[in-house]
Amino acid sequence: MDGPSLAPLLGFGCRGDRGRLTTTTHQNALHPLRRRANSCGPSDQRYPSLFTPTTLPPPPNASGALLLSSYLLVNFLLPRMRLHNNMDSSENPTFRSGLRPPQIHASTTSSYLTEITSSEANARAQPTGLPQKRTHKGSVSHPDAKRKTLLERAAEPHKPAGLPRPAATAIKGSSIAALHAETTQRHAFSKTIGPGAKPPAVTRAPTSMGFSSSTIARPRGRTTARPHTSMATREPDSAPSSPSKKGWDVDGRLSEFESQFKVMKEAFEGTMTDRKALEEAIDIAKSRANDLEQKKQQLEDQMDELRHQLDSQRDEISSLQQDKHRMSLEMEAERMKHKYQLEDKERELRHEVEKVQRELQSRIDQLTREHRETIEAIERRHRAELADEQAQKARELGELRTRLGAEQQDLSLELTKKSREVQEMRAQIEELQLDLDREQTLKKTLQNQMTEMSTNNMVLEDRVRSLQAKIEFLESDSKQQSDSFAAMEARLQEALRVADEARQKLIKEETERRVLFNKYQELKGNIRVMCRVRPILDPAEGEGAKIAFPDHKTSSQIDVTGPEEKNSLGAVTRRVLPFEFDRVFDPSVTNEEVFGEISQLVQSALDGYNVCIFCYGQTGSGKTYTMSSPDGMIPRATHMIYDTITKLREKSWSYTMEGSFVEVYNEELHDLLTPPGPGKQPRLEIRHDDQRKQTTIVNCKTVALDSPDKVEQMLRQAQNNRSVAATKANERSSRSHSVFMLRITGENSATHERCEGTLNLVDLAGSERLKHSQAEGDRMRETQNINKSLACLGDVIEALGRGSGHVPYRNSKLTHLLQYSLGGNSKTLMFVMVSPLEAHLKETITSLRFATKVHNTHIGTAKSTKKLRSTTPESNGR
Ligand SMILES: Nc1ncnc2c1ncn2[C@@H]1O[C@H](COP(=O)(O)OP(=O)(O)OP(=O)(O)O)[C@@H](O)[C@H]1O
Repeated sequence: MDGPSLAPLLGFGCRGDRGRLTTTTHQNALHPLRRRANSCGPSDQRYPSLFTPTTLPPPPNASGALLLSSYLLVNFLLPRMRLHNNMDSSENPTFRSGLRPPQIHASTTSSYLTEITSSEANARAQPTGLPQKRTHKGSVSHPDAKRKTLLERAAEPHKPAGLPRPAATAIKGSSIAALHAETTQRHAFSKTIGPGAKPPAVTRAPTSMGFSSSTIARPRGRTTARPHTSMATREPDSAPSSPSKKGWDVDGRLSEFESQFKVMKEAFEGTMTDRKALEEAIDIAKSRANDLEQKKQQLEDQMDELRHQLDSQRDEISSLQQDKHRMSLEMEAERMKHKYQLEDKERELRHEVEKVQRELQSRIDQLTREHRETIEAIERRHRAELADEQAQKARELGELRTRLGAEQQDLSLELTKKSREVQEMRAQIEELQLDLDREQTLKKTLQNQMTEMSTNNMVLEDRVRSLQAKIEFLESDSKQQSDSFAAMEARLQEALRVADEARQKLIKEETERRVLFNKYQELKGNIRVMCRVRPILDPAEGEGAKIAFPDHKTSSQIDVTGPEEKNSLGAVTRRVLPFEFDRVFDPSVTNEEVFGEISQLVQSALDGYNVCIFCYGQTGSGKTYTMSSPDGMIPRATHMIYDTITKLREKSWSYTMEGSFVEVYNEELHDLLTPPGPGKQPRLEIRHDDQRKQTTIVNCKTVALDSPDKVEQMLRQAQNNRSVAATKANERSSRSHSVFMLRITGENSATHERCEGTLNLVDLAGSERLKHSQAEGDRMRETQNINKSLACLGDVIEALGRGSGHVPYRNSKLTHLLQYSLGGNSKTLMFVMVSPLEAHLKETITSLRFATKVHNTHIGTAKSTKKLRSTTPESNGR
């Protein structure tokens, strides 16, 4: 037997399957024997088992010989020696040799086996962390319960070597598997080699062989020197066939046996030494096995604990899952309950909301009714108050007018009388002068005659006396005449003084009239809005809108029936929208009547105020007709100005007028009095004079208007230039704002008063909204600019009405240009032009709303730019 047979017991092998070595890290520390065992080469596979049968062919090396020798010594020689020494040979074949077989305690074996088991278990065991393998029946398998560890199996009593080993021990490979065959072969060995028939060593513990074989495994170096036994030389089949021949040479064989015994003894001693070493190794292995056992126990405890924890956690998980399931069921039930409750609540709330809505609606209706009634009552009251006030004002105005008229009449009568008197006196003076001249001529003639007569003194002495008497007479008559002339002169001077006083009074009264007139204008409001509805020119234009003029007395209201509306009940209704302005002109009103209403504003311009009259409304509503038609506001205003200027000359006022005509197109200023030439037109720039509150346009042509013809000429020129600038004149007029600016400067030679006023007559572009016009491209840009400038105009008026510190004049060219005609120092009149057509109803309502907004604006008190020179008539010595 060699080392390889022990190696498996120690937990490591040196068989061909080296991969199964498990304790390679400390195997060399265990024992030299183990090192030897480990160092054995593949050739050792020839000795596959601890129980290699002796009947096998003898080993080719010394170890095999030693094994054979010890076997012989144990089984044959020692029993005989015991016999020889009258020793009782036991029936037990195990102790037949007299040597105590090495005791391999169950614990020792088990410790080795434990190591094996551990190593195998390491290879096979499932990690504790993994779920336990379940049987096909679903129950958790408990390997401890079903399978015994090698340690346990090792601790069991040894089975007879001849019995077949369980399949699990086949891990030892051929060494254990060959055990059965070994037994049979050993019979054959004892029969062939033993001295006689010996009982087969069936019951002999195989471990004794294993340990004894380790001694054989030691390299003694003597194996080669060992004498050949008879066994080595014996022919294989000679022993059974010729026992008598060997039996005769007893001495030889004895000596041979003795020598062999010696050798065996030495071998035995060596074996004993090895045994001690092995025992030590076993002790170490035992302690290690104990340690490992403890560790295993600990691990098992831990595993039990972990398993217990796992079980408890599993239980917990399952209970939690049950809880979860239960809770989810409860939640579902709760959710459903809530859902139903929510639905109930929703239903309730909906009912409640509907109820509240109904209540609110009825309350709103009631309030609306009440409100409407209140508004109507207030309106009625206000209207009555307004009518009273208007009547009172009209009365006052009438009185004022009457008084003024009477005064003016008195004054003019007196003036006429005085003038007549003056003229009479002048005529008398002229007559007297003529008389005086005649008399003087006569006197001269007489004096000449006297001279002639004195020359003829001598001759005509008698005649001289008579002539002297005559002269005396004539001289007394001349004195009388001179007295009469002086009296007449005094009377003339008196008449002139009275006339002058009357003129002074008249001038003073003219100034007072202006003040009173301005006050009257202020009472009317500095921004006035008038509405004009043009007539339907042709039935082909379309259906007329429902427009009514209910207030015949004051002509200040217009009722427009709005578009169709559907109320909440689905009924189609049309609301009547009332609008109120300073004056409303129905379609029958002519330009002359319209001008009658605005002539006072023109007068204000003459009195030194800035006046702005502009027409607002959609395209085709009659703006141009009202402003620039031959009998429109511009020609009428200029004619009126000329007439007034002429009249005012009597009152020492002399006026100059100059006009310019510009167009604001796409936020750019164009001069309508300069024909558009081929080159680049000079850029027009707006300049404001803050002191004089006047606006001038740099590079803009200004025409001196010294006759009515000039105005008409200017209007024609502007119209022509506008036509040239646009492809279609009407289109251009619709898309641009035209501004006629008339600057009036007056000076009173008597009072040295000076006034500067401006009359701006503006024809605004069409106010239709972009969304309605559906314009595109250039047209869209034009419409955007128009809308922007109109919106800016509205903003400016609103800011002025609010009394805001900042008025956004500069937001558009138009408002920038009209800055001093819209602000505090101005009187503004807006005509909102209305188309009578149903098709234009929406735009009409929009325009009227815008105009209402302007109408509700109050612009600050206007101030005349009247200036007084430092020299007054009194200081002039008059
Ligand atoms: N009160 C009126 N009486 C008679 N005809 C009128 C009256 N108002 C306007 N018209 C006529 O209606 C037509 C359109 O008027 P007008 O050209 O003045 O409108 P508009 O508002 O100036 O249009 P646009 O913005 O295009 O210049 C013209 O033929 C004009 O003669």
